[in-house]
Amino acid sequence: MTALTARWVVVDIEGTLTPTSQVHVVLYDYARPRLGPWITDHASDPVVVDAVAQIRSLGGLPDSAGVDEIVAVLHGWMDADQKIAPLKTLQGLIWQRGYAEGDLVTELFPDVVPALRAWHDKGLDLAVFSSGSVAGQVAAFSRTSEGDITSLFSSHFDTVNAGPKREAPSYRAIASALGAPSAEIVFFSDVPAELDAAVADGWQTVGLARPGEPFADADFGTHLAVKSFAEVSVDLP
Ligand SMILES: CSCCC(=O)C(=O)COP(=O)(O)O
Ligand SMILES: [Mg+2]
Repeated sequence: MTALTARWVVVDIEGTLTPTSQVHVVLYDYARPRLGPWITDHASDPVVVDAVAQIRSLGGLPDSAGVDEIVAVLHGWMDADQKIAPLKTLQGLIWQRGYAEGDLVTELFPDVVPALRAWHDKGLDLAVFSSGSVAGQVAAFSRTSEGDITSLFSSHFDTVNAGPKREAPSYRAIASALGAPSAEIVFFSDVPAELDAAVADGWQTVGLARPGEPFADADFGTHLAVKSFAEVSVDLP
């Protein structure tokens, strides 16, 4: 057991709290056939209008491009696991409805909720930083294998309100939003490049090398690397 001291815990989702397959198979497969109908049915929603404009621009599509061409770009991004903001926005809206209607349940690794509850009960502040949109994050935590865990988190960050996960300024923005000295935040992620960006802003870091996950055998360099949350304790200073 490694003992850390911090006031804030920030967690990634995919590969850290949930199996990667939960996102790449369950959630992506749910979103894929619903993207086109969602764009058509919400054509006057300003959020969708803005997302579609961004997709046309980033996907190199002409203004005349129809829903089928837009969906083809989105499917290409999903196939390549490119976590591009307007895709994450539309996915988040679709997942939000899927969770509300009872179609989706988030599977969490078994060590996750006991650790999050212990840290929360000790008075630490918990936050999420994921490529998944804030709307999608909140929906995903509202129906999990361990019930509704939304009350554990006081803040949510994504690539829209914080910035890209592999860039240090995003971690600066989160620290500012939390009102936290960087050294008092510990970030848990399975992706070494995300941990590198957090360290560049002075955060503490823990790498999740979960067996069977894509980053199980990754080189975590100087970051503390563990196989589960059960290997780490976090206490207030
Ligand atoms: C409903 S939240 C789904 C998470 C997601 O869409 C995603 O891409 C996960 O990325 P992360 O940055 O958490 O690895
Ligand atoms: Mg991850």
